Amino acid sequence: MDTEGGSSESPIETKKGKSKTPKKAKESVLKQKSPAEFFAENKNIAGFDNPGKSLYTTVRELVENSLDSAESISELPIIEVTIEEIGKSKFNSMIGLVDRERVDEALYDDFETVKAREKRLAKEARDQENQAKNAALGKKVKEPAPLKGIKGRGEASFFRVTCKDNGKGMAHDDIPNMFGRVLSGTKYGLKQTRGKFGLGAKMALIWSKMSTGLPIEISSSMRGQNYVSFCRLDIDIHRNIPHIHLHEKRDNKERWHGAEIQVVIEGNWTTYRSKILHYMRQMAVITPYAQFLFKFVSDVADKNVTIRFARRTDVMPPVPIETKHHPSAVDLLLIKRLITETSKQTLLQFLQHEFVNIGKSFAERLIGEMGPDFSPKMAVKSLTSQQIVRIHQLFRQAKFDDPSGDCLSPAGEYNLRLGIIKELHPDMVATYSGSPHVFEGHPFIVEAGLSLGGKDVKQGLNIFRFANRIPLLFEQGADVVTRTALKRINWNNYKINQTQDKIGVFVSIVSTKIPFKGTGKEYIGDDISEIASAVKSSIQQCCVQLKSKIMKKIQAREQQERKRNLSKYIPDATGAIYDVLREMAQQHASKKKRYEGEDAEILKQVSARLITKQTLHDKLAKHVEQVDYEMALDYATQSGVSEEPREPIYIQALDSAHDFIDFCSPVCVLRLFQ
Ligand SMILES: Nc1ncnc2c1ncn2[C@@H]1O[C@H](COP(=O)(O)OP(=O)(O)OP(=O)(O)O)[C@@H](O)[C@H]1O
Repeated sequence: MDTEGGSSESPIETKKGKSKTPKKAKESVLKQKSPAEFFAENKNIAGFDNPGKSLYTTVRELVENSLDSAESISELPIIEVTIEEIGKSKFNSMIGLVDRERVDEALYDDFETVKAREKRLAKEARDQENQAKNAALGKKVKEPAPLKGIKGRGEASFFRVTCKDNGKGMAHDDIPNMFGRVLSGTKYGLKQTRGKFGLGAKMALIWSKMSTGLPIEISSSMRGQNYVSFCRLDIDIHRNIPHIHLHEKRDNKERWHGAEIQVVIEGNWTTYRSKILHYMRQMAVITPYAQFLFKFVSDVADKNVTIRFARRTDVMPPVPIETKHHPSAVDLLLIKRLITETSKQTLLQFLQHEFVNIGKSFAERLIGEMGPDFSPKMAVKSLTSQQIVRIHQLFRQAKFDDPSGDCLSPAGEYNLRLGIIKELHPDMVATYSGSPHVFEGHPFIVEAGLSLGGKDVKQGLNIFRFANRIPLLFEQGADVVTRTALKRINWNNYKINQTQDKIGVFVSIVSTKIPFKGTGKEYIGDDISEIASAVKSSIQQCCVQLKSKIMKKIQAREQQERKRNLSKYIPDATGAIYDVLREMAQQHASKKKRYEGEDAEILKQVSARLITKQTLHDKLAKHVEQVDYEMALDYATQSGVSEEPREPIYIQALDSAHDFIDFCSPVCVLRLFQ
């Protein structure tokens, strides 16, 4: 990338390797870098650290764009992701390079001398033998380290990544800039979206340019368009502009709308397979209204993967609404930009219409407070720099109502619960959706889910993090959710054993501005107290719900135990009582001892074998049963059924064309077919 150190700048060397003239300190030369160059050189900050991670990040950037796009037109997303492995020969023929046999073997990084090879194979054989020995002795066997072989760094793997959606598509003329100009996009407004920086798709292209040199291909069509835009382009890194190879309109016979993006990049499926599948699975959890088809295609048939994540609900969260800035969240630059862009004439109109939470009378009070130089009718575009500073100062000091969370679109308790049940099949689950909070003038909502038990869940805390409905898979240790769950929740208080129980913690945060650390959108730091405390209280709310369920379960178990214990003693107890009664009956009959009234009556029945050991056994068993039943009733009326949270259920016909009825509640939807 860097062109520094060209031959013209090298000192002149003599034959002996010494400089003719004393070395002069190299003068520093002023240079500029384009954003594309900057991100190409620092691709790790956008999640393109190495080939494996780059494959993962490419998939995620494309999937997230597809989801944003389908949701923006309220279309239930249908997304197909294909990763096709391209062998070296195929790749070479794609770029028109002739395969060449190695001639000078020792030149290569993966060259091994005969001696080194023998040594390596002997060591691998020894390791395998030890493993087998340990296994035979029943000792714990460590996961065998993959055989290293002699793979050198030259063995790059190439993949064609394709992502197709049924979204909004893009305007024909906008496509080159959307994919070929770093820091361009349609999501810079104040709105909850997965994308934000105008970077992701361009990074995939930059990586493809860096690793394979191949361009990106985009097909796109918008609703009602009779053509499909096709564009093949790459990026001029130094000038940060698209370099178009082909841009044309093609027939759209099927009236398809959406986008299909294709890039060929270097990657590493072996090391990032599980991360990519995890990502897809977690995306399916937080987006159960989407349908995903994921395919990995290889020439080696048993490497192939096809997973369909079926749509589980038609209930889609509402489309997030673009909102205006909150006065407490603007800086001087932003106020100046808003003044330049506003269509409003006066200061009063400007304050009233360009910000949230400033009504007319409040705007008048603010203007009064600004001082004698200000008036409601003054032209906003005539404000001087000092006057703008005054407005900014007042914005920082005045008390404004918090922004409402109406513009946000959280996943919803229903979707979260559905996702958890679908993914983990837990024994118990609780969900909670908090009310909006505010961080630096941006509203945010935290939702949490908590599960106990389930399939494929390890003991201890299993943490699932989502931000603006994106799964976060990296930097777990530094994330606010992990830290809160580990350090700030006293699980014992809720009868949950932090190390023994299989605990699933799900936290989803949505906001108009997620304070990600870095452009890779990998985690949310633990340094924002507003977010940390909202996360803590949401998890605690779930804990409280689970505690009452756990208590009920414990009580039911104890009761069961008590009943079992009592029943266990029935034969002995009845045997002992019966023996005493028989003795007494004999004494009564032989007149050794006289009993009167009711006692005499019972003893008579014992002698006549009308009361037997079995009679006593049956009576006692019935009594234990009765006591258990009464206790259960008592328990149910005191703390049980009547206090269960109740939710109204309503009927919703999705549209008149369907012949089914949905009964919707926040926790379930029942569909009745007629
Ligand atoms: N599948 C798609 N359908 C419709 N528009 C798309 C699609 N993919 C990308 N775009 C458009 O291209 C723009 C640039 O995408 P890009 O991934 O570079 O950035 P972004 O999504 O805006 O932000 P971020 O870098 O945070 O992901 C998007 O803002 C969007 O308008």
